[in-house]
Order: sequence, then C-alpha cells, then structure tokens
Amino acid sequence: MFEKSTWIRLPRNVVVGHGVRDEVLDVIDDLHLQGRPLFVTSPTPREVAADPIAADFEAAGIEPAIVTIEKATFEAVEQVIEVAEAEDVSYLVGIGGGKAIDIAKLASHHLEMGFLSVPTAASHDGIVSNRGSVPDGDSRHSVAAEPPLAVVADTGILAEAPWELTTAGCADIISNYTAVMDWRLAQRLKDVEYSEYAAALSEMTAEILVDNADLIRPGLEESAWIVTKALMSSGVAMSIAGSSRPASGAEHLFSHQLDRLAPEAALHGHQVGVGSILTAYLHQGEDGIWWDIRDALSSIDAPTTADDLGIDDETVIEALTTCHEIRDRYTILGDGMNERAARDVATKTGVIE
Ligand SMILES: NC(=O)C1=CN([C@@H]2O[C@H](COP(=O)(O)OP(=O)(O)OC[C@H]3O[C@@H](n4cnc5c(N)ncnc54)[C@H](OP(=O)(O)O)[C@@H]3O)[C@@H](O)[C@H]2O)C=CC1
Ligand SMILES: O=C(CO)COP(=O)(O)O
Ligand SMILES: [Zn+2]
Repeated sequence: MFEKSTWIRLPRNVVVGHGVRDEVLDVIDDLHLQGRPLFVTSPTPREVAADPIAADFEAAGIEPAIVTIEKATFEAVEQVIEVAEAEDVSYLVGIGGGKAIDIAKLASHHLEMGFLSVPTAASHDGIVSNRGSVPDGDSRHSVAAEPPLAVVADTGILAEAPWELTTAGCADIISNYTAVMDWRLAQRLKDVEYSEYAAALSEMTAEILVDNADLIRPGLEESAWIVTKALMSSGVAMSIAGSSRPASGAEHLFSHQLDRLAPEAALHGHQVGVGSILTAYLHQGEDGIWWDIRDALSSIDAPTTADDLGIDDETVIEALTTCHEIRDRYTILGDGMNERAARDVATKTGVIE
C-alpha cells in the first residue's frame, strides 16, 4: 500500500522589487487579513522600514503595535507573545534581518497567527523558509515553524543596506553546495529522508548565483534582486524538504558553534561561507570544488579566512573539532575531527595561517 504523504508549506504572495515597501497594505488586503498587526523589528530596520510602513497603516486608519528587539533570544520571543496578547493583535509582520524575522516567525507559530516577512537585508535564507532559529540552551540551529503568509522584499531598501549584509546572503547560498553534499552522504550512510527536488533546487540556486557573481556589486539594485531571489529559492528548497538539510550541513554546524564560542563576531552567512570552504575540502580533497567556493566568496568580497571573520585561529579549530556534537545531523564530520586533522584542513585551505 502507498503510505507516503507530505505538506509543503509556502508563502501565498511573494512581492519583490523597487519601492514595494509601499505595497504592504495591498498585500494585507489581498490576504484578507483583518484587525491590528504587531510589527516585530530591531533598531536599524525600525528606522529604515518599520516606521515608514507604520505611517502607511496609520494613514489607512490601522494603528500597528510595535516591538523592537535587540537580540535573537527566547526572552524576545516571549516578549513578542506577551505584547501580541496584551494588544489584541491579529497578525504579525517581521521587519528586519534574520533576527527580527525569526522571532516573528517563532512567535506567530506559538500564537497560531499568520505573519508577513519584510526583509531589510539580503543576508540569510530564512526570509521565506518554514524554519526559525533562536539559541536555546546549548542548541543554536533552526526548528520547524510557520512559513510567512507573504514576503515583501523592497530591493531599494536591500540595496541600500550595508554591502556586507548582501555578501553574507550570497555566502549563505554558496554554502548550499556543501549542505547538499552532506545531505547525500547522510542519505547513503544513514538512510536519512532525502528529496531530490529540494537538493536539485538548492544546488541550482547556488549555481545561478555563482554564474551571476559578476553582476553582484555594491550599490547596484540589480544585485539585491539577484541575491534576494536566490535566498527565496533556497528557502523554498527548505520548505519542500521539510527540513533545513538542503541549505545546512557541516558548514552550518561550524557557524553555529562559532556563534557560541565567539558571539556576534561575524555574520551568519560569512561564517557558513568559510565553513563551506573547509567542508568542501573534507568531501573532495585538494582538487575539489573548495577552490571554486573560495574564489566565488572572494569575488564578492565575502570572508575566506579566520582573520577576515575577525575570529582567532584557535577558536576556528575548537569550533571545527566540537561542532559535530551540537546537533543530531550526520555530515562529513562524522563523529568528529581530531585537532591535527582540523589544523591540517584549515591550513591547507588558507583559513588559518
Ligand atoms: N530561519 C532560517 O531558516 C534561517 C535563519 N537564519 C538566522 O538569521 C540570523 C542571521 O540573519 P542576519 O540578517 O545576518 O542577522 P541580524 O538580523 O542580526 O542582522 C544583522 C545586522 O544587520 C542590521 N540591519 C538589518 N537591516 C539593515 C539595513 N537595512 N540597514 C542597516 N543595517 C541593517 C541589523 O541591525 P540591528 O542590530 O539594528 O538589528 C544587524 O545589526 C541568524 O540568527 C541565523 O541563524 C539564517 C538562515 C536561515
Ligand atoms: O541557516 C540556515 C540555512 O541557511 C538554517 O539552518 P539551521 O537549521 O542549521 O539553522
Ligand atoms: Zn544559513
């Protein structure tokens, strides 16, 4: 008997382009959302997007509640839930980088309310995904959550954000190469659930981005367009898979461990990019695609070394030798690297001196 079944949960509206910040109200109408929204944002995104969008709502006779969070913590998620209940809101709008969007996503999941994703930085592929990531005790990886009902990505805002945020988004996409290698390995060795469609979409997304690397330049709105579409495609791959596997392998374990050992030293995307150089070498050795990954990162000004990340060599080695412990996700790291092997790969790839 055929017993397979799956739910693929995706946004209903994805609106991308110049000036679409002004279309948030139209999207709300299109989704037939009623009542008062709660905007979840962080300090800079509040200035560049949340306050102007709130003014549009006020002009239309709707007064949004607003919470500004500083850090991605469970306390922040609880604060958002409390405000949502106290202010009697009907839906949430996450406006900002990964931090604000993830918190809105997790709070809306708990509240069983819809939410909209309004990114102000093309810095990560959680814009569209059905995953939320907030540190919880020793864990730092994403968990299943609601996908947004809609995404409104204004390329004017995204192009004006600091360039390093865009290069972080590119690196998060480039890391899909090694994430998919890890996924296939885990499927072969551990029979983990695997989707060829999600894997192919994830790899194709990375390929298109690398093929267009010449067009990705600071100040060009076209760059924000290319990177944002890639981030969305990668988020869709995660939704098809029902897990972050197509976009998160050992390079993400490495980054999550760096978040714990060197909090806020570097952006998520930049850390996973450097992790991807290391794990591509582990998969394929000296002549493999680690060179291409390093060249692609370097061509868009993304970090390729510990020094570029602002993290010392010893912390990189510690992260590499311990990160297999932080999640039950089989990768090329297996049951862990010893220190000599970690130093060897980090030196051969030029990540440490
Ligand atoms: N759910 C998922 O599937 C995924 C989740 N993630 C998560 O996303 C997070 C990474 O996202 P990231 O965006 O890098 O982190 P943040 O949300 O912390 O944003 C990084 C920085 O960019 C600033 N910023 C955002 N927009 C603008 C703008 N328009 N102009 C100027 N500054 C701006 C923020 O300002 P301020 O400090 O004022 O907020 C912050 O300092 C991680 O927690 C990661 O785990 C990553 C990938 C997938
Ligand atoms: O960052 C992500 C994909 O780019 C999400 O992956 P994690 O599940 O490892 O948090
Ligand atoms: Zn990521």
